[in-house]
Amino acid sequence: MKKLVLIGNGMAGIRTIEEILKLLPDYFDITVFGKEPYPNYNRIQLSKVLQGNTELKDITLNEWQWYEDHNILLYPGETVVKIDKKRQLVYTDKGKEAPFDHLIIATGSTPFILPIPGADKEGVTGFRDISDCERMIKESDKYRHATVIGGGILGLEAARGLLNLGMDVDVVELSDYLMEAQLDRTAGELLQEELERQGMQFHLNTQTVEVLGNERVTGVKFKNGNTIATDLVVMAVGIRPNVTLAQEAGLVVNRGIVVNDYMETSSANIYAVGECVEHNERTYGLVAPLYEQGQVLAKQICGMNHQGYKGSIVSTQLKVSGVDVFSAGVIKETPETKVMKVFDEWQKTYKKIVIHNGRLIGAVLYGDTKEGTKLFSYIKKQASVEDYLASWQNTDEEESIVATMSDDEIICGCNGVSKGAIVKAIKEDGLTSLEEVKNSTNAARSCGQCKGMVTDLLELTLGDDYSDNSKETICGCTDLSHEEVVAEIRQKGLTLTKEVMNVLDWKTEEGCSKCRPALNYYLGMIHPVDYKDERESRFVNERLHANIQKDGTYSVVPRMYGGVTNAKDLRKIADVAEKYNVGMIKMTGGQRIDLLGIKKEDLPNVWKELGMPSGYAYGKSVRTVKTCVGAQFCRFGTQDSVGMGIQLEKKFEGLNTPHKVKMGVSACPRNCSEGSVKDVGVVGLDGVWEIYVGGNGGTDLRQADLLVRVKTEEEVLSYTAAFLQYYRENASYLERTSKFVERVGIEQVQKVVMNEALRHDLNQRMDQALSVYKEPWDEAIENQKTLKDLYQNITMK
Ligand SMILES: Cc1cc2nc3c(=O)[nH]c(=O)nc-3n(C[C@H](O)[C@H](O)[C@H](O)COP(=O)(O)OP(=O)(O)OC[C@H]3O[C@@H](n4cnc5c(N)ncnc54)[C@H](O)[C@@H]3O)c2cc1C
Ligand SMILES: NC(=O)c1ccc[n+]([C@@H]2O[C@H](COP(=O)([O-])OP(=O)(O)OC[C@H]3O[C@@H](n4cnc5c(N)ncnc54)[C@H](O)[C@@H]3O)[C@@H](O)[C@H]2O)c1
Ligand code: SF4
Ligand code: FES
Repeated sequence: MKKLVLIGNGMAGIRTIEEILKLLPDYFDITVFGKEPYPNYNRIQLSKVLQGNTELKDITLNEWQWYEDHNILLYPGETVVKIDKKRQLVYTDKGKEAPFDHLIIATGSTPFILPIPGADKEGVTGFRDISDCERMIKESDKYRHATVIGGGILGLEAARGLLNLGMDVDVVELSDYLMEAQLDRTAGELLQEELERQGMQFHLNTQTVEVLGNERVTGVKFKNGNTIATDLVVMAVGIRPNVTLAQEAGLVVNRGIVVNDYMETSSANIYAVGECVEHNERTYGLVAPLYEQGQVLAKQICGMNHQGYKGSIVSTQLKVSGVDVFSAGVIKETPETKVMKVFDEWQKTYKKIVIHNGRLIGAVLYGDTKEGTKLFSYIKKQASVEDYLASWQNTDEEESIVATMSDDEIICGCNGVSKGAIVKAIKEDGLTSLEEVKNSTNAARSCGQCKGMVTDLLELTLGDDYSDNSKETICGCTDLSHEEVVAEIRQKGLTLTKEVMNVLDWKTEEGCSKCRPALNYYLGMIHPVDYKDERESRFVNERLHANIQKDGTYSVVPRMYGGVTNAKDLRKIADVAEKYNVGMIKMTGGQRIDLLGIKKEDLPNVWKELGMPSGYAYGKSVRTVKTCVGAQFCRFGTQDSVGMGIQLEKKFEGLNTPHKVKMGVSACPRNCSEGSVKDVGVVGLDGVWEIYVGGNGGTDLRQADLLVRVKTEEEVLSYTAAFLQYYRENASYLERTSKFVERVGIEQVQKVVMNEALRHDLNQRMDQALSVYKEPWDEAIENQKTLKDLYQNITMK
């Protein structure tokens, strides 16, 4: 068997081995040396790992077992230190010698560390591998302030991750706008505006000249003499191909290891692939071109016919939630180019297509990147403007973009998988799920941005046979899901539960205890002002405005905004408790006082004598806002958490929501009001508020996701309103925010609420919903019919 040795157990090297195994499964005796002590993992997803919610196991591309199954001898955590090209041997740092017939060098790149004084101090790091992520995650526990040097794609993904880890983040960029290599000024400025809103601080046109501190970094100094204090410095100023080994072995090396179209280096039987390579004077830093190289190299080593590697046109997308940016091909304008531009300043969407000699050569998209994949295909084949424009004719707005694509258009940019290849695999191999398409075609196996399109293709190809297994009908009375019912109500303008049941062919005449409350909620949400709540459709607790207890009595929880009370209210509570023989007075988890054991017929009089609003402890609505004592009394407090909590509770009091909503506001990261397990958790830091959403401390324990960092109390109210309204409009009835955020993804939620126009509209609809609020206890007391029907015809004292 021929001995094949791979140096570098990373993305390009292992993809090449996978391609070789497809062509000649048992032909080579394969040995892999990897400096990192892990199996091959998806480096692209490190940006997610840095955010703290993804682990190595989630991003592993080839499990240990894969190496065993393919008889690959893997040496993890072992570095090759020397290549002897004459004797065809490699040597490792652990004293091993391995002979080869074919050698592949796939050593990737290393982050460029600026050669400035202090760059070797503790607390200065690159962002390249798992250990970098682990270091940053650990440091974020201890330190508050990070500075990222480099406002390119890596720097911004690092900055977003560090924000998510709760750090304050400054980004220093040499150029005068962000992602200068991939964007033009307009897109760069839109991006900056959005990221500032997310909490990043930018220093553009700024050169760092020194890292300050003794052993550990304490600050950075700029060329203009300014300094900023910082605890952590992340260098993201580009990468350098890892060429030392090749250089020392006497191979021809420029910026990268020089290869020809066959991926051959200057020495026979030694090949190179990936970021360490220079081909036609170009190096690459994205996986798509590296995988193209890997395919060519596999064919070359297996002795198959091929066209050779001709270089790649690349596209990039920033993986920062709440931001959609796409760039492909040539984006700089010159006297020879023409551009098509559409800039919607209100929606903050921007599209620029660069044209040369009537052909598409590049594009930038901001705000709406749905067209990215299609544009990239057109740019790759340098399609004419006429062809591009024609592709839009006969396109139904509602139709998925994949339907309009031709078979040779690329769906998965990272892995170079075309629409035709995916459709063929679905049809010929009987694939029915995203997972199966991933395994069979490699599509969606890297950055994951094409998942939506692959799913659309499955749907398009399989038609009625496609089931995403996620359709759950409201109940047995209908075959429609929650989502479909809401869409039908909106589309057909339905206004009453009876009407919904008739028009949508309900199988039962009266509906059931599952669908009636759901329809009542949806109709109220869609027509907040005109809809008359159907009390009889509500659950018993909501009908009676009190929680029924085990023994048939009720509990009464009066509203105490922010958990704050006073002597007068406490006195009233004590009087009522004595007068009505309250069985137990208990503090609730939400910092309220619960009067337990009240008879149904006493409820209206208890409410009247309390003279306090309902605490909604029974409702599918905003319940309590728990607060910590905050800056006024606590020595750690940085913000007025009590005031903020009271404002939130007053604003959203009585709001109907798909399920109960609990909130918490704390004035420092110690988070005494436990915002990390609340539906909405607000944490005050110095000059900043962080808003977390989707937490749950109950049966479905879930840690809340950071939605956004903002500066003012008004912004906290506005972003919270936007989130809650988005939840109200898009969650299924009885779906808690934890499930909702999990289902739609925090990135999607961020995308919506961070869009200024959408946030504005959501706030308007929220205001409308809140405008019809009536205090339910007062309403019940004043309504003789309610008193008669629900509270056993009592007389008010
Ligand atoms: C945070 C982050 C996000 C990214 N996001 C994207 C993205 O969204 N889209 C995209 O296309 N690309 C992205 N990239 C770039 C992409 O990950 C790289 O282009 C790709 O991983 C390069 O593959 P490679 O095999 O050439 O190098 P690597 O994946 O770096 O693999 C090289 C391996 O060789 C090992 N090695 C080096 N020297 C030796 C030696 N002497 N002996 C043994 N082993 C050695 C290294 O330790 C490493 O494990 C991202 C990169 C990072 C860091
Ligand atoms: N989503 C993605 O596709 C993705 C994500 C992360 C990383 N990557 C890849 O990782 C590699 C590294 O990314 P990167 O962003 O470091 O490289 P880059 O070269 O794209 O960007 C480096 C940035 O640093 C700036 N810079 C350079 N010197 C500076 C200095 N002294 N001070 C301040 N700023 C300075 C540059 O102007 C540029 O904006 C790239 O190949 C990139 O394609 C891709
Ligand atoms: S969260 Fe912080 S500010 Fe609030 S009470 Fe706890 S320690 Fe004090
Ligand atoms: S486009 Fe990145 S995985 Fe498909």
